[in-house]
Amino acid sequence: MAAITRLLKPSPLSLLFKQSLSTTTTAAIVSDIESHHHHHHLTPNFSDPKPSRNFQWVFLGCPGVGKGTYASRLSNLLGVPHIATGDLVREELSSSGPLSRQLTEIVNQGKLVSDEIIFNLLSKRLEAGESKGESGFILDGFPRTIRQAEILDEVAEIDLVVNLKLREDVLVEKCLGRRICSQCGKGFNVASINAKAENGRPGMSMDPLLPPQHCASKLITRADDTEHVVKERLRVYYEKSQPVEDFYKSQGKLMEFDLPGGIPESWPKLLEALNLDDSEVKRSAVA
Ligand SMILES: Nc1ncnc2c1ncn2[C@@H]1O[C@H](COP(=O)(O)OP(=O)(O)O)[C@@H](O)[C@H]1O
Repeated sequence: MAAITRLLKPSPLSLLFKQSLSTTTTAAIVSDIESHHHHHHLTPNFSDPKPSRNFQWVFLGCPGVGKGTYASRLSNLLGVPHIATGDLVREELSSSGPLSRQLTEIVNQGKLVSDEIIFNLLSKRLEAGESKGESGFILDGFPRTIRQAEILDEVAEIDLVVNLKLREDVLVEKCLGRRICSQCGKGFNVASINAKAENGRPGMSMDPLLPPQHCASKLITRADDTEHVVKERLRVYYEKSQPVEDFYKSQGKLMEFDLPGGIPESWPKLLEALNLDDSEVKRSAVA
């Protein structure tokens, strides 16, 4: 199965990304390649005996909504890589590369990094994955501007876009409670959320997502998870990224998902909304 997928694979995405930034003709070529090789399915179809490629999904949502958490769980379940451009940016700024200082300043102000830098980081990541035989993806934190969405559209067919939603007061609290293990990179949350029902909105509570003991002493807080910067990131999201939701809505690919609470309530509901369940996915992996 993996071998077939590889044989059918058009030019590596990483290359196409690079080309698409400098040419305008790529779109036609790629859509031609894709119409020959790609099935189109909005929701996964596990009874398809010969899916030609792996899932290509996008996760949208405000900072703090939980994109990383749910995208990473789904990536484990579906066996496709979870690629978060925020992680790529943080790796770059913690390195001693030439970009590092410039990036730190932008990120710590809650602004967006330039599309060129993001495409560079993303094609490097895809290239590394391709050389390890990875295929498909769940993108998290990308595309974040209409231009990014348009370029992604030229190089890959996106099957499904999941838009996660949560009330804004909860988003800010969640960002402030966010912690990362400096060793393994996993995300946790120390906030205990108990938002009251008001103005017709239901109340909402979320338990903290605490780290295992071996991570507990290595937790760090992102420099951009302060109240001031989170509010700026939300403002930037509404201005630059919300239009991306409409972009995909008009393509009929957007699935809106209102998170009903924390992981224990939300995860099963999300799987249900996606027509997935654990046992089905496992069966298809064996087949
Ligand atoms: N696709 C992107 N385009 C531009 N900047 C990005 C992109 N992805 C990440 N960044 C930069 O990295 C920072 C952190 O991203 P991320 O971890 O996705 O944050 P969030 O928690 O706000 O979703 C962003 O504030 C932005 O500066």
